[in-house]
Amino acid sequence: MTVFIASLFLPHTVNFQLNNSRTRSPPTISPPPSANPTIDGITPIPKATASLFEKSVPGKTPGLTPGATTDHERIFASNNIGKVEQEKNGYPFPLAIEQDNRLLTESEGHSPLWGATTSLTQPKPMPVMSPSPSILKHQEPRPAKQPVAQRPPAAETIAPYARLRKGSTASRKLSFSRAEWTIETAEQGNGGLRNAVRSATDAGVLDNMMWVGTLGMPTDVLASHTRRDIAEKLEDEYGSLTVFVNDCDFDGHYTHFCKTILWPVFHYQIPDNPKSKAYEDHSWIYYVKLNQAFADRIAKHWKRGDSIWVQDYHLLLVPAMLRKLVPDAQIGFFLHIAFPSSEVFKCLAPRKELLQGMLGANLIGFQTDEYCRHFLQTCSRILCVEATPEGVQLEDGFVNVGTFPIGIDPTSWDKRRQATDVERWVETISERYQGKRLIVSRDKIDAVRGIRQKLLSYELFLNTYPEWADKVVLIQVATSTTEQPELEATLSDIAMRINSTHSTLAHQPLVFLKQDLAFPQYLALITVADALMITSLREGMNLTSHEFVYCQDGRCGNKAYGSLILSEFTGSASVFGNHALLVNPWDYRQCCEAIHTALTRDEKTRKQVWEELHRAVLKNSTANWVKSFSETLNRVWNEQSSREIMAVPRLSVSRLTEQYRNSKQRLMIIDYEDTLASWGSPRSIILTTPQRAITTLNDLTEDPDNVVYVMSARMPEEMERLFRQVNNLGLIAENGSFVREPNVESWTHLADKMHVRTWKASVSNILAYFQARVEGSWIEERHCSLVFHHGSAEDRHVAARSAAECAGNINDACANLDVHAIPVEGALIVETIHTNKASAAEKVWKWAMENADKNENALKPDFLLVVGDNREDEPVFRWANKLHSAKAVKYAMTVTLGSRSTEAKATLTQGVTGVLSCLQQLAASVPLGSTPGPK
Ligand SMILES: O=P(O)(O)OC[C@H]1O[C@H](O[C@H]2O[C@H](CO)[C@@H](O)[C@H](O)[C@H]2O)[C@H](O)[C@@H](O)[C@@H]1O
Repeated sequence: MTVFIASLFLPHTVNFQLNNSRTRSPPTISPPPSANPTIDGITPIPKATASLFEKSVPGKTPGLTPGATTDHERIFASNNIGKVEQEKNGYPFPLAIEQDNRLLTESEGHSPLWGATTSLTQPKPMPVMSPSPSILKHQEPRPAKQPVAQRPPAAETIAPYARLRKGSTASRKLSFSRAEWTIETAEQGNGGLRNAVRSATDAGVLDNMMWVGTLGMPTDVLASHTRRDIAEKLEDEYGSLTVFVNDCDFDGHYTHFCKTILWPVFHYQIPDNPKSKAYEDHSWIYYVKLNQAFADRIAKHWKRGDSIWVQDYHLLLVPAMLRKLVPDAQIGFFLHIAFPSSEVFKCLAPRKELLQGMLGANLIGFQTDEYCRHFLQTCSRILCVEATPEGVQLEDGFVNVGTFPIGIDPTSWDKRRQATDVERWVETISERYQGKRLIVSRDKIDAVRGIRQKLLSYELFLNTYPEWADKVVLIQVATSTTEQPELEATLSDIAMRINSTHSTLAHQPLVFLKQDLAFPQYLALITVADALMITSLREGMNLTSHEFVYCQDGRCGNKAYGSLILSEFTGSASVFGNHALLVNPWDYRQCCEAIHTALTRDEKTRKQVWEELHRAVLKNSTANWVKSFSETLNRVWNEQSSREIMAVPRLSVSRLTEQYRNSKQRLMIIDYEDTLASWGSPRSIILTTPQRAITTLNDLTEDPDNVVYVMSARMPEEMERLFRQVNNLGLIAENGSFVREPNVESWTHLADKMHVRTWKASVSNILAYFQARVEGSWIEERHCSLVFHHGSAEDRHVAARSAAECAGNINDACANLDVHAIPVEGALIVETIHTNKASAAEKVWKWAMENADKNENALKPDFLLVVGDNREDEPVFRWANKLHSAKAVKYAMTVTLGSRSTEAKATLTQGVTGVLSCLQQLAASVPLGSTPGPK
């Protein structure tokens, strides 16, 4: 069995040796510097590095301020270029471990811009047109016959990179076809995911896995034989299936749809901002295309028994596309980033398509309970489907939803951080900042990371506590992966202001490195830090905080038990809770006080807090993530498959009749609406039950060996009226809130009256609010439930949307009242979660057992039949099947109508007529007074 792990970027990519290209610089700083580094031999900082120390003018590229390059920058800049070579050649490890370490990486990798890797020689993107709105099908068609003028593209419609590359495509094609190439570790991709998969593979938990992804570089320029050879090598030697899409599709998908629409919206960059691109959906078509390419590639390789794990927001449509291609596949989806509130999500133009895409999976995993709740609520509001805490009920099946917080792999970290290069960096940094308190951070320059908020809070801290100004240093590592000139300029201004106000000749309180660190430097930095400060405005998880906590155990000769200042808007906040110094990054005063607390806490407190944080890191390891995701996926897939329509055979009426005839005491529980009688309009109160149903029921109940119950959502008084012509009939009313035994006048209340009164008072107001806004809707008050009928509303669409929103409100606001709102065709039913048709069936069964125990002439049922047609009957099927498998009853048959996803054991295809014929055949099979054997 293979587990396919589909992620936009493969963990490997290609490096070309072009004869005429500027080949990669040789490993500039292979051995880490000695404990006393000198400036000699250190690679000059790339020009961009120092740009944040310049006085900048928004909209203009800032120029380099003379003298702005600092000692701090030099130290950290020194190992950046040639990072890959160093990681390959610089470790004093034997080969096997070396390979291990090459794949272990910072969990929050800072991928370079697509097609812009600096350490590898790869094709650069060719000039292509950025997607134009006219590609959308819903755009107005051009008037017929009008000739389409071939106009050159307007400058602003050309993708930004179009201006970067000149030169002939053919000659570039030729160079890349002739060039030698090697497979290298990719810079792009999700480091946390890679570490998780690698640790699971090492531990033998993921024996046979295969990555599916793109190379993370432009590929149009590659000859088809080169692509084929690369794909073959990756498949045979690296367990990776390569997905090739053309550069224009990739750019439209990633740079446009993912980065300018999905990423901001999922991180609450509210799309009503006039600069937002959330409404520009013309890159959607590329998103669809790339997702389809993934689905096609996987489907081609999938075999029965294989499992598919689709990763992250780049591939939201893949689950549903796969479901179409391979209906029986086991498909899991995991979202690494945050899932926003439904109010934000609903601004996305293709909101339905995105949700439906995800719902093709058997299991959808999120980092936190909050994202899970948001997703369920969004589905209920936008798709008008029933969402329960376990998942989403669709017409044709159930999709489970759950929380699986990802973490880090402590074992690999232990190995890696004990390497000599890390030790040397620990010494170097400790020595450089001796006597100072170090606060560190590493973020992408992206509005959602909250670097601006962090710098402003730090500035407030220095202003509020000037006594700390020459004792503390904030090292902010910030990498730029997309062009954000305005943000960069703002950060530059703040950084400049802080340092010009608070620096002395001997001390500079802020080090802003606009470049990434080599891995050993990063490890050393989080080892020696006194605090880590994360101020993301939203973030799926944030594994840097986990890595920091893990490295603060004092085992590498550093000061231990540093404090974690953590934005409450990260997934990690739910993992660490109050053991971290949780902050609202928008509350600068609170952040400022958190910095003060972090720096002034005594060692005992720091240690106590760290122990809790450390426990949380170990509990949320990558091993647990893989294990719980894979076990849950297996379980839910089995559960869901067992309910599959395909697996449900047609009812054999003759075999059922035989069992009926051979049994001595029978219990039959039959649904009313759409099972015994066709369902009328919601407004019409059906006053009479069709004569054929009455006759059939009477035929059955006439036999003293039969106990027959009819179940319905209707109220007791309605049920009495509907079945007054049937003798000896048991009744289950209001979906199990009331039961009346055959030949008994009074009803047994299964719902708690007090509880009903309380929740009705709260829910009525919400229902009234929505009912007042939906012309033609009405509210029915039943004894134990409330029903919002909107099927005959004037505007059916508005009504359905309002009902979904109403359901969301009730399910949120009244969750602690133990009620739920269930959308059904044309109505929304609100009822308690304590009773349902199955709890009523259980009561009926108990009575039968007690009766048999008390009365020596009575027998326990040896034949149980349940017939129903919809979701509300499923719990009764489940209950009856369980009794049968526990051997509590000799024979049990559960029957549903039509083809639907069900737990019933058999289906009847001819609707109400089929049910009545079957029941008539049963009754007729045993002439009255002819029951076999003695009682
Ligand atoms: O920038 P992208 O290529 O679009 O990828 C998105 C980000 O993916 C990774 O972060 C996400 O997953 C992490 C692990 O589950 C989680 O901790 C983080 O909060 C998520 O945003 C990657 O680490 C980032 O660099 C990417 O930007």
